[in-house]
Amino acid sequence: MNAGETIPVTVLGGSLGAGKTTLLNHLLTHAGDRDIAVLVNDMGSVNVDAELVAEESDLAVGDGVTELSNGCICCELQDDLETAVVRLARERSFDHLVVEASGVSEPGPVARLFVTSRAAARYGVAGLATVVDARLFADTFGDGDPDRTVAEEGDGSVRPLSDLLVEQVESADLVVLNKRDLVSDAELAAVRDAVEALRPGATVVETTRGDVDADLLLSDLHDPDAPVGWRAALENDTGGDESDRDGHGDHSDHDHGGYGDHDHDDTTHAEATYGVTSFVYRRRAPLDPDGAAAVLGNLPESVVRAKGSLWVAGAENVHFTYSQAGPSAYVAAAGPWVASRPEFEQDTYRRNHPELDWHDDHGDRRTELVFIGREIDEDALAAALDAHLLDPGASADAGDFPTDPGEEVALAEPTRERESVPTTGAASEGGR
Ligand SMILES: Nc1nc2c(ncn2[C@@H]2O[C@H](COP(=O)(O)OP(=O)(O)OP(=O)(O)O)[C@@H](O)[C@H]2O)c(=O)[nH]1
Repeated sequence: MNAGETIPVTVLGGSLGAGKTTLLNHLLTHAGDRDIAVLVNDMGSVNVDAELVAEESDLAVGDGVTELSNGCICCELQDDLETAVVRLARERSFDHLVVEASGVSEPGPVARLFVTSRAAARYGVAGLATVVDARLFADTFGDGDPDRTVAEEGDGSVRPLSDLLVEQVESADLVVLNKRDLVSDAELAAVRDAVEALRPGATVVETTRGDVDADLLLSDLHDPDAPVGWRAALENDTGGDESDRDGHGDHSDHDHGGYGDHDHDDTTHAEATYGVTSFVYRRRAPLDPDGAAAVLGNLPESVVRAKGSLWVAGAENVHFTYSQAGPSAYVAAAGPWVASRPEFEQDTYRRNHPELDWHDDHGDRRTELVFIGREIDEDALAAALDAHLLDPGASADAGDFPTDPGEEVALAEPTRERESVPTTGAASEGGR
């Protein structure tokens, strides 16, 4: 794989909310002796993923976890990515770099950076792993309308998000079919067939909550010349015509094999290409638990993905995290707020985390939610949440909210047929 002293890199891609951060956290807790550096890219201005990774691992943002926020590393943040990874290799020694791309990134261009830029001297690509939300994939390519994917259709200049889903699979060396628990055996088999048709020869594993085998994920899986199913079919059909399948530019440059030829120009980004935007709702007051559950369990369809922290009345010592992806929405108790810990612990924590946004009265208690989607009515959503704000210390019954650290409660869940208990870690090696 890597000639000389290069550090192996695994690029982790996948759609918004597919389970990339969950998988990364699983990996970091099952990494054994490996020293893994991670770089987390989030398209919102608040890097929720980097915080969650840092919180769940021994790594700290700025130390083991590097964050690149407010954009996508496959286009507008490419230079930042290059600078960050070159600096990382200079400042620290580690065994492996895992790059978690934002949910709207195309993994090919991210991997190509490690081959063509200054980073190539220090790194070698070990693999492109794409996390697929099996539920979303089944809905999109099953009986659903692929263009609809997760939000309304684009307006001509905007590509359907399903294109991105396909591209993420097409460039993968390893496809992780996640959310196994949310699909039936028949749905899973259909998803697997579709994935194998899109990317023959890729390794495919099925997981629940990203419980992938660390050895497999970090192994040398990369094959830049692996066939892309649709392209092979097209070539067989037309004698090698590489015409554009969708009129949106060629993603199939043979010279670069699996890296794909990125058709974004400097001004293109998630918004221009897919119509995806994000906004942050931030308040220093607790939410009424029932009201918060009602709004956050029933977000408008324009929201593709939402995540962040919740300050909830009636449970003011608990730092809740919230996560919505498509039809699923969960609240989890992450543990106590720093502000509700003993003073000496607060001091130590704050010294080690100078980036923590601290309020004189409320400490780190806050509601900070990132909403990602298409044409979200931001004012209406903010007003819906504002209507449930209470004064700090107001009494409320947060009985339905989880309290034990790590405990999670569903505010919304997809209806599904359950034929079997989840199978995890079942791997099938493709023909390479
Ligand atoms: N039911 C179910 N939920 C899952 C599974 N894996 C992850 N989730 C949930 O899906 C949501 C999204 O997971 P994340 O790991 O944050 O997804 P992500 O891909 O990092 O999200 P973005 O970075 O925003 O694109 C969270 O609420 C997770 O708890 C799974 O296997 N089954």
